[in-house]
Amino acid sequence: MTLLRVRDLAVARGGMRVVENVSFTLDAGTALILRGPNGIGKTSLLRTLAGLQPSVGGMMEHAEDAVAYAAHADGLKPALTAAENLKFWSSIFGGGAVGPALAAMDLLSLADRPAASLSAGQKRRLGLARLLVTGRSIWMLDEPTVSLDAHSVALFAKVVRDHLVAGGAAIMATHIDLGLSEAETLDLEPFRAQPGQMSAPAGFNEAFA
Ligand SMILES: Nc1ncnc2c1ncn2[C@@H]1O[C@H](COP(=O)(O)OP(=O)(O)OP(=O)(O)O)[C@@H](O)[C@H]1O
Repeated sequence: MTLLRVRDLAVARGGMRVVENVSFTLDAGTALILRGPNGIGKTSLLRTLAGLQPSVGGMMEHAEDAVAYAAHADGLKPALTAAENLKFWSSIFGGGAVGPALAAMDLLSLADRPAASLSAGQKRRLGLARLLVTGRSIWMLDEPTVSLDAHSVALFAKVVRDHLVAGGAAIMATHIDLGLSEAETLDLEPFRAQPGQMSAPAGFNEAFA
């Protein structure tokens, strides 16, 4: 079953086209890794796919409320504990279990610690554990392993693999090898937009995206 269909998509940032003519499908049980040099447009493509900014050409289709997006920022509430952060996200997204999410990212011993007191890698693990309480089928991940040590990268790869086995899908920008041999790769270099192409909507304000 196809969860995400993208055809001839054009993406802009700061009023300039960055990539165009991007086409792919993402089926249940599959992962796609976005590659390309710094600045090619991986983040901009993910933001567009996640609905945080409008596309400037082409089309994309997925079921309503199917997407969970994890950006560079962990998006944690610093005064809440790790468990409370997940409870909060679970209540927003519809009730995924908190205990298994903590366990999956090796956070049980940190469950009652305020997020503010966690290390960068621990915060990252908590940010990624949020995915597990969303119940969303398509995970869109921007550099998910930043700050993670090798053990945590392996934990996260298992979380992604379990999500795929359960019928989910993932699209992620990453410069490191997650060891997901089943993942396909999409190199954005061939889709680099011709330089200097302004894009509409010119007035789109990223401050609210
Ligand atoms: N807020 C912004 N305003 C204007 N231009 C931006 C903004 N953010 C990014 N850009 C530009 O848009 C282009 C695409 O950036 P993007 O962050 O999508 O690339 P990337 O492939 O994710 O890069 P990296 O691998 O460095 O994370 C770059 O040329 C970048 O300089």
